[in-house]
Amino acid sequence: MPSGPKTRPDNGPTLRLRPNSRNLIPRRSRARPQNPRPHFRQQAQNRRLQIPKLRATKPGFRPVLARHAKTLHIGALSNIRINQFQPVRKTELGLLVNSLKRASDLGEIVDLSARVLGLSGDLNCLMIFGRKYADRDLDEKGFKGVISEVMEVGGSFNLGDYFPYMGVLDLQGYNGRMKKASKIFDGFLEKIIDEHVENKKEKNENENEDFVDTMMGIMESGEAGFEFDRRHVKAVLLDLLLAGMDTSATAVEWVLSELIKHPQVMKKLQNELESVVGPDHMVEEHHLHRLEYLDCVIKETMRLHPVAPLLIPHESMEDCVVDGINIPKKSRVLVNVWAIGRDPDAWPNPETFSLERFIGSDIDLKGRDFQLLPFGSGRRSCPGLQLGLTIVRLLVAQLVHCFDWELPNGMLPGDLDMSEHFGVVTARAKHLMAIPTYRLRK
Ligand code: HEM
Repeated sequence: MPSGPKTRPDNGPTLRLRPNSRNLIPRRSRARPQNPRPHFRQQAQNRRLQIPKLRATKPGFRPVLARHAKTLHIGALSNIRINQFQPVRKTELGLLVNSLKRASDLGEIVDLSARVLGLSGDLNCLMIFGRKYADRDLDEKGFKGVISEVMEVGGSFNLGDYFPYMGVLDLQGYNGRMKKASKIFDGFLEKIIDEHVENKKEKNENENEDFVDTMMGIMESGEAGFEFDRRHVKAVLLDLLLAGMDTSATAVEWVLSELIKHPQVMKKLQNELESVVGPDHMVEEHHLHRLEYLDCVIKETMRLHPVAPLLIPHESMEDCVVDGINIPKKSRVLVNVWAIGRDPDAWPNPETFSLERFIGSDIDLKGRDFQLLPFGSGRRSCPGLQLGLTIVRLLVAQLVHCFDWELPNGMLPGDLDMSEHFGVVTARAKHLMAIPTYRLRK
């Protein structure tokens, strides 16, 4: 059994816990609340990364930004902006394929988890900051090291969240670790904004605007319609950096693991790619909408391995009733997407990896069906869905089309360890190691 967010079947679909005076409602139910449209918002945790001066100078500020953040995120992640970065994705993925081709020639074992995380980190930096950053640019722990630290601390059970008087003592040291990471990111973002201000004069009109340029533009024009200065620019950039980095890479890692574990599914997907793309060509983004079998592979993987198994904690903004249980205003609500994906009432044979359940079905990934919620649902769902899915589809399609994959040391597909490392983002416990063999004719 995975290590994380399970609720036992005998617990019923909705639980209400009352650690200290705070309500905590973990839900594995697909039931909709009974009031017409109760509102939930994402809840700021004690251990959230903060832009230091933002919190210190104006305690009420983060909620104000939170109200507007969605608009800013959607602006930064619009379809036009996503398409604008298509050449960047093509170049970066081309570099990865070339380096895997060399590994294939030498018969080397490749750390696929690390390669995919590296690529997704580079894509994220190029879109947000306009250039790649080396690990050492952030801290001696490295970019991925600090982000992993943030994800780990953010996903841990912190006594201070439930017993506020313990929060002050910070017995587990989580708040201290988060403050340290916040400071590192703040320094890094300050440097990047300075560089953008400096380079702005020389920037060619035809060059792609990165997300820093967009946010700085909003700040300078005053078009935000609410207080939006350098601190707010940093807060939005930090949201995008953290939310986009691990999520796409973790999804790709799980899809590739399931494909390697199920060679007959891998073969069918390669057949689909050969008929849509052809055996001589690399995958291009315009092929993606014709890859229906790939979409089923991604849905089935996200059902079993949701990247954020408890979403982000939500808070009920008014009293409501779910499954006959009263949920008072201001309760922390954890939606257990992991358990919903394995609920036998929602999915026949839920533990079996079976794409057939999605063939001819209209269940999508947008959160319309409370059965499948890998990106959340409603107004606080993931604004990066389109970008995230484009990256996941493209990476998986390219890696499966260009290479056959074998497990090292004669390991059989059925023996691949699928244990999870629980956190806000739940990745594989052990990196996925595999040997590539180049399979295109050119
Ligand atoms: C396969 C990739 C991805 C998955 C599975 C994913 C999943 C999620 C989930 C589950 C949430 C929380 C929703 C909730 O609590 O209801 C979320 C929030 C968010 N995601 Fe994603 N995400 C992905 C990629 C991205 C990317 C690439 C970006 C942007 C670069 C992004 C930006 C965000 C932001 C900014 C939020 C917070 C939204 C808010 O505060 O309202 N995500 N994502």
